[in-house]
Amino acid sequence: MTLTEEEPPRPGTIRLQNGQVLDVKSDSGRKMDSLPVIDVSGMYSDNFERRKAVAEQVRTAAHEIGFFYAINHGVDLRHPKNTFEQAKLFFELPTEKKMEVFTDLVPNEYVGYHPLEHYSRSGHLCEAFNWAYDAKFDPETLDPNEPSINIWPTGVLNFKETLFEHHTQMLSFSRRMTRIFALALHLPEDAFDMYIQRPEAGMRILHYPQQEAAEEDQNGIGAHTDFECFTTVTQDDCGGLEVLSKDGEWIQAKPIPGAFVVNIADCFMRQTNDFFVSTVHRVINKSGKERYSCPFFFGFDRKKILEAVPTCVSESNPMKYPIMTAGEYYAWRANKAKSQRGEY
Ligand SMILES: O=C(O)CCC(=O)C(=O)O
Ligand SMILES: [Fe+2]
Repeated sequence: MTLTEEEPPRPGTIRLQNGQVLDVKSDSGRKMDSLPVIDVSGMYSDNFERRKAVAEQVRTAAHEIGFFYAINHGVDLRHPKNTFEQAKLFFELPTEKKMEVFTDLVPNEYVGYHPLEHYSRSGHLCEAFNWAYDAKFDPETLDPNEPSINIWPTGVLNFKETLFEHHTQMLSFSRRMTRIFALALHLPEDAFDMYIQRPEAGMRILHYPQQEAAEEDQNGIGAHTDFECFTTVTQDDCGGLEVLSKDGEWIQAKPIPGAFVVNIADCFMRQTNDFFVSTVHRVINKSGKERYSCPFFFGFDRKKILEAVPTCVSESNPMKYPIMTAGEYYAWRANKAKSQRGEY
């Protein structure tokens, strides 16, 4: 990967913000249920063998497709329900009100309101509100006085509180999952603990209006990979999330009631020297309804260096990526995403 400007991508390919160029064979999502479904309840077990059994399934899924459904994840479904209710109220507000928390008010960060079609050449059809980690809502924080970078709309009753109730649950789920990922990489279970005492933990609510344009002309959200280690998405029942398989076919990640969709993101891909796949995905809302979703993006402390995982490098398989801190990587990606270059 390079951090320089590149030529436009060839036809039949997409170029990602992280520098990769990928072949895409077909443009319509295939209806197949080939994303693995993993019962992750064993990650809460006191029995090491049960945790290890979950980790081995996660290892296969993260390596082969980079996407899986997590069922029996332990997060009370009242939280996503309440969050979706708040999302509906927020996105119904007049644009001027939402623009009071326009994301460009906070340079270099991804927080605040992202209006429709704001960051894309090829026509995103979604609007989003993003919020970042706030130590005050982390029961495990080492520094409760750390200032927050978030911006919040005024006069929207219970908005911040409801979103953070959900965020705190996702924080705890993601810390557990990180231990599973460590086991999945055949590392000690606590190998990443020091990287997530102060994690990168952004969350967003997304609203996809009904799409009238043809799918080749418009995407709810264009093909992209996520920045951090892994993302956990709660989606409503509309469908529309699609995953690019290794053979270049779009696979529909149909909603499974109560399940999360977990996907590997770029920092894990880099640190595992491509053993974990950061899979390209997109959303096209063909449901005829308004779609809502809520991804939680989890990654390592900005101050930490993204070094290669020891089980993923060897003399014959040296590290492919330049070493940098997690913060440097996030800032590079956030600025690229916000500079309207039309890549994802
Ligand atoms: O809306 C979804 O299901 C996924 C959204 C997504 O991929 C993202 O925000 O990065
Ligand atoms: Fe994504």
